[in-house]
Amino acid sequence: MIDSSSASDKDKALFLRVFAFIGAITSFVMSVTSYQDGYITLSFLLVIGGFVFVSPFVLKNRDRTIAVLMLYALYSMMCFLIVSGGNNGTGPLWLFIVSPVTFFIRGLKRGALDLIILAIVISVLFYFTDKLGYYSYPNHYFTTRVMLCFSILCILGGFYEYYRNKYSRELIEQLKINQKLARIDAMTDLFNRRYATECLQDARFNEGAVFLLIDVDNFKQVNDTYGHQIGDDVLTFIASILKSVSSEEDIVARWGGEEFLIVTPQGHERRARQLAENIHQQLAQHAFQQGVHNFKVTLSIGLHQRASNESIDHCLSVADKCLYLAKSHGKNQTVAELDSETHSPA
Ligand SMILES: Nc1nc2c(ncn2[C@@H]2O[C@H](COP(=O)(O)OP(=O)(O)OP(=O)(O)O)[C@@H](O)[C@H]2O)c(=O)[nH]1
Repeated sequence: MIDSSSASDKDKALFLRVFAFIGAITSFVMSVTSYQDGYITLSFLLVIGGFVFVSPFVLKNRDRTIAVLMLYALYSMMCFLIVSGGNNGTGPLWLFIVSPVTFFIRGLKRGALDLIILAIVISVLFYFTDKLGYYSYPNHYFTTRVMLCFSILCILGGFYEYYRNKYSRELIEQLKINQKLARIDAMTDLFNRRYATECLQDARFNEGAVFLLIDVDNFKQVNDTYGHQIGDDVLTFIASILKSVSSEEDIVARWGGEEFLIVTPQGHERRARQLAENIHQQLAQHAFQQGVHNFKVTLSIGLHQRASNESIDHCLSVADKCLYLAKSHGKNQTVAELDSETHSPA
């Protein structure tokens, strides 16, 4: 019923209730005035309509069904108002509320179909109501103009709904792109530093989480020798290795220019150490190419396991110290603070 490309279900639920509230009040008030004016059948029908409008406040979690029910109750009331003329022949004027309500509840395509069918039914009713001896409208100008205005309103409503859908879809798409850009590093497709820091607040990364701070060795030399573009390609390739060796639960981020961070959640300590080894191994197996030149790249890793009461900043600073040690011990290795071991790559 509700086109997901238009307003959210929450907005529609609110609209449904506002519409139902107005519908219920109007129906009951009109029922009383119709009764006072001697239109007993109309008054009775309005009471029934009033109860249909009350249903969203009584029945829970049935909004979609109720919305369609209310719409068809509205259509039935419209048909009755056409046939009976309503109060002193003013009934058909209520037709003008039908188009916006239909498009909002049914969306563009279903709404257009519903309105075409309703327009045909109403035209037939206008034509026959006099002949069948029900209400007699003063002249055909009135009924023709009502139908003309109703049709124009439906067409304009359709255009409005079409553009509303179009722009709302574009807006949602843009929002998704912006959300992605705010979280992801465009070059490597890894989490960016800001988003990784946000993710680190999750309880899974408390005591026991392992921080791996990874830095490309002699990267300036890569840039200077092969150019900045090749340097970018190297970073992108390293990012793909980091992603392929880690799991969905890990945070894998570009931490700075040629620096990366992986954090494994608590309970994954052994895997974290293996991860560091795998990264060295995978990179050792790959030769980068530029023209006729082949070259290899290595990494240094500082590894630290978070202890209780240790802040994230402290963990990062310890991992950074380990990374510094790995660099000063000759690069291409992992230094873990916890056991002071130096892990040479395989
Ligand atoms: N191509 C490229 N280079 C980058 C990027 N970000 C940082 N760099 C370069 O990375 C290099 C880092 O150089 P240094 O900090 O001297 O480190 P290093 O040469 O790797 O030396 P060690 O860390 O001691 O192994 C600098 O030349 C930066 O310009 C990037 O996005 N793309």
